[in-house]
Amino acid sequence: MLAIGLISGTSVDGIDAAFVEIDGDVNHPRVQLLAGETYPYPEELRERILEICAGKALSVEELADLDDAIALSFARAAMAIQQGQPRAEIIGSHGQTVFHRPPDGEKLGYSVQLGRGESIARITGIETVSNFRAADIAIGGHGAPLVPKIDAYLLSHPTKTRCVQNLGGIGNVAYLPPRQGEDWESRVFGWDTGPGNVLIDLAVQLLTDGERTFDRNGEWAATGTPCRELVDRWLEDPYFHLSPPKSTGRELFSPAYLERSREDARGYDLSAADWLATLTDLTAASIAHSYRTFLPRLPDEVLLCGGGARNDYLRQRLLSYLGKNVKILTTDEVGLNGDFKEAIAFAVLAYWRINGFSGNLPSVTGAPGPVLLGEIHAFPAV
Ligand SMILES: Nc1ncnc2c1ncn2[C@@H]1O[C@H](COP(=O)(O)OP(=O)(O)OP(=O)(O)O)[C@@H](O)[C@H]1O
Ligand SMILES: CC(=O)N[C@H]1[C@@H]2OC[C@@H](O2)[C@@H](O)[C@@H]1O[C@H](C)C(=O)O
Repeated sequence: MLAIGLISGTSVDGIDAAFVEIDGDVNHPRVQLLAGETYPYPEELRERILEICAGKALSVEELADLDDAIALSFARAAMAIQQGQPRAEIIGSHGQTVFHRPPDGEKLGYSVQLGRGESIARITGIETVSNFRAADIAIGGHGAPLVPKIDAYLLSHPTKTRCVQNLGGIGNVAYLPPRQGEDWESRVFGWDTGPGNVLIDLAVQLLTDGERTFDRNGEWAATGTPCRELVDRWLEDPYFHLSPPKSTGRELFSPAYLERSREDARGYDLSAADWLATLTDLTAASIAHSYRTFLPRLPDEVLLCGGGARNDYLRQRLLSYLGKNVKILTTDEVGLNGDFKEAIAFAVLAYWRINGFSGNLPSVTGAPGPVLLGEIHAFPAV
């Protein structure tokens, strides 16, 4: 089956579109990436999204307009990636997360992804599956992270234990024990590890007055020295000590969070590069701390993906925290494109949805059981 997967992640840098061929059994999907492209948002739209992620209030009418503008951008991305390819049968669209609240005791979680699927289906004329997080949340799960199940089916190894570490805006991990035995799936774990690039990106923007949006290859941070005392202090944040299942977002790792970290840094008289190195070190330290605290054992291999996999300084810090016995690779090095893995995942989730195969992993999201993920929309094109 030919499918398109679409997502804009928490970095809000644009829509990742993957055009894929999926075949094989639902239990053993084989996926080939035929085309992958990132379509940046128009700058004005990106700014509106970032403002509401940071808590700006807006009227219901403004919300509707924003939802439609995002859906139009997603539909355009689908049509652009479709160019020159045979027609896709299905689109799996994650949309744009603008709010995520994990469940709290009896209170269900709430997660808002804009870019309504019905609109994408109507504009493209291609059956579209969207709103993937809602069903897991409705039965008590976090609705996130969802990609660890796809990681498990595409990247687990017969004898090695692997962690797939996404370094997007937010970081998340999938722990994959060797694929052996009937109960294998229930031994897969995953959670949001905390900040990926979000604090680094916000700091770079602040330091350069918006001229730069990220620390290319970690070059700036590499000229500084991380302040271990501060990292240890920041690691006291309750999120890092919460046992999985757990999920987070820009609501916690926000501009206000960065501002507090800047205040802390002033107390240590850090230079801009030292502060950036310290924020990068926090990402690495929080990941390693969560592996040591919550995993049954350290993995043999960590497979990095997401934009932060290109941050050499971050990778070097992670290596130093995990030690020489853990090999650090990228998912590309084992055959899966790490820039488009999330887009690929939503194509696979759509494929699973229409084939009646559950998309959530209860051991990751905390839901009480498996459930079909996503709503299906099909209309003739406009
Ligand atoms: N060459 C590079 N060097 C350092 N960092 C990079 C590089 N390229 C991309 N990045 C970082 O990766 C980020 C984008 O990563 P990605 O597209 O994986 O995030 P996302 O999918 O939006 O987030 P999430 O996975 O949390 O939803 C950029 O904001 C930037 O910080
Ligand atoms: C609510 C939401 O959009 N969460 C994102 C975010 O970005 C990374 C991490 O936090 C993960 O939980 C999730 O995305 C991926 C696609 C997931 O569900 O696996």
